[in-house]
Amino acid sequence: MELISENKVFGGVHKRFKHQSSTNNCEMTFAIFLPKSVNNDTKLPVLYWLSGLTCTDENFMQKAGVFKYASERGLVIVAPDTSPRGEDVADDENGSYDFGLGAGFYLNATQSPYSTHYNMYDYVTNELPKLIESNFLVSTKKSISGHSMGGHGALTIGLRNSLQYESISAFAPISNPTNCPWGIKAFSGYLGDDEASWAQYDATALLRQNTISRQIPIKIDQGADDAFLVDQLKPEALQNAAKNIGYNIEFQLHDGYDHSYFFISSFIEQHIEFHAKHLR
Ligand SMILES: N[C@@H](CCC(=O)N[C@@H](CSC=O)C(=O)NCC(=O)O)C(=O)O
Repeated sequence: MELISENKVFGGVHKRFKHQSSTNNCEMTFAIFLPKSVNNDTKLPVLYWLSGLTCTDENFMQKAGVFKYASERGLVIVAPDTSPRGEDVADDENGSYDFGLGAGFYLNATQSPYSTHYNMYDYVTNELPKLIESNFLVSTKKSISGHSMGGHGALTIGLRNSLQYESISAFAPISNPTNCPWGIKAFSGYLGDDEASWAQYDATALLRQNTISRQIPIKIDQGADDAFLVDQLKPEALQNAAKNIGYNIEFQLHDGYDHSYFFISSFIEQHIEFHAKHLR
C-alpha cells in the first residue's frame, strides 16, 4: 500500500492510499478516515461507503460532511473507488458516464473485455476488508452504506452477506436495477444477455427470492425532488418486495431534496447514528 495523502480533520486523520488489487488486476485507490480514538488501542468498527456514478473515493469524503459525526461516534469510514482504473481497463465505447470507468456497479463482470478488471463485488466484500483489517487497528465489525449506484451496491452486498454486516443504509439507491435504464445498460454490458444472472445484483429481486440469511436493519432516505426517482431509482419496488416478506425497512421521503451531495450532507448524521447504534 502506498500513501497518497494525509490530512488531519476533526481530531482524526483522512488518508488516501493506492495498492495493487489482485481482484481487479489493476491499481486501486481508497480513502480511510480514522477517528482520534483509533490511537487508543481500541479496535473501532468500520463503515464502508460506496459512491455513485462518476465518483471516486473523494466525492463522499469531501462533500458529505461526515467527519464530525464519525469522530463523535468512533466510526472508521472506508470509501473505495467506484470502478477499476488505468490505461488497460476497458471503458464505455462512447465514454458515457453510466458504464465503464466510474461505473463499476459493484458486481463481478462475466463479459469480455470487462471481466478482466471489473470485479468490484469481490473487491468490496473480500479484498478491501482484508486489506483494511490487516493494516489498521480496526475491529471486524462492519456496516455498509452508499448513494445511488453505491446505494444499490450497499443493499445487494449487505443483503447477500448479512452475516458479515451489522446494518445497511442508502441514499437514493438504484433499487431495482434490472428494471431501469442505468441497470439494464450496465448488466447487459457486464453480465451479458442471460437475465437470470442479473438477479443476484438486484436488491428487489433478492428480497423477492426471500433467501436472506438474516434481516439486518436497513435505512433508506430519498429526496422527493430527485430527478432520477421515477425512471432510475424505483424505491417502491424494493418497499413492496420487503413488505411481502415481512422485512421492515426504515424509509423516509424528504420534500424538496434532489439527488446531490446537498441531500446526503443534510442527513448523513442520522446514517452515522444508525450504524453506530448497530455496531456497538
Ligand atoms: N453526470 C450525470 C449524473 C451523474 C450523477 O449525478 N452522479 C451522482 C451519482 S448518480 C448514481 O449513481 C454523483 O454522486 N455525482 C458526483 C457528485 O459529486 O455529485 C448527469 O448529470 O446526467
